[in-house]
Amino acid sequence: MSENVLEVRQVVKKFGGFRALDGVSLSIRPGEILALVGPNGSGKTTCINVISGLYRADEGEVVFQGQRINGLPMSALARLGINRTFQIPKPFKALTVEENVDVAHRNIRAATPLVDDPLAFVGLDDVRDRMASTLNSGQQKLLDLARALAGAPKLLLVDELAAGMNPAELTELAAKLREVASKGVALLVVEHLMGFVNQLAERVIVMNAGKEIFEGSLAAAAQDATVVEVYLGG
Ligand SMILES: Nc1ncnc2c1ncn2[C@@H]1O[C@H](COP(=O)(O)OP(=O)(O)OP(=O)(O)O)[C@@H](O)[C@H]1O
Repeated sequence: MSENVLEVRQVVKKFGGFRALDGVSLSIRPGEILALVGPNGSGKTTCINVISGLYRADEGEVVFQGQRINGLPMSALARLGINRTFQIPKPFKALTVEENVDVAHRNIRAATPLVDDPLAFVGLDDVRDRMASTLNSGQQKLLDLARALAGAPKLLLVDELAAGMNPAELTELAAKLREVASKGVALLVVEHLMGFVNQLAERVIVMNAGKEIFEGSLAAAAQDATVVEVYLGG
């Protein structure tokens, strides 16, 4: 059996006649942080949406811990151990911050906690009794992360968490995500901020127009002629 926690094999996702994902393959090992980068519209979020069960792949396979998971709903995937954050978080605004995390936790009763207190872990201890509607956008992203961690994922999909955070907050966040990975969780991180990616991932996949155009270190990506052309030409 493969040691990869996730294998995406030749996945195609179409919207009408448009191939948002055009034969994407990737794999992640337990404890690894893989970053998915690329210009706007290259298919990064669609990739997370397919893996997390929000969209169904038109072709190809998604295999999690050796099991084909194509077509399973997000709730079933969350129970198996796949949790995600959203580019635009949508907390339950009429609930408190703590209640938002409790809801996430209740949905996965059997899970052994990954962290004792997800809110304290992400730095939202002080606002746990506030209504979620009062959080600023950065805090809403951290709440989204806390909710995902409350599900005790084995695979955590992180969609543009860093936008709007200052450099000190980013360094702290990168350390937290590395700590999550050190517990054996595989992380797939979609991110535009290269300084943040640099603090996180040993391996990056660069996407363009629904295809992978590079896989390797971020430093090597920055030296790759095709990658440079896609970024500068786009
Ligand atoms: N639900 C949808 N219906 C139609 N087209 C979609 C849908 N979701 C995504 N697309 C299209 O698929 C392509 C890839 O979008 P996607 O959001 O995956 O890109 P991305 O790399 O995450 O971009 P960004 O960095 O701007 O978030 C885009 O052209 C987008 O317009």
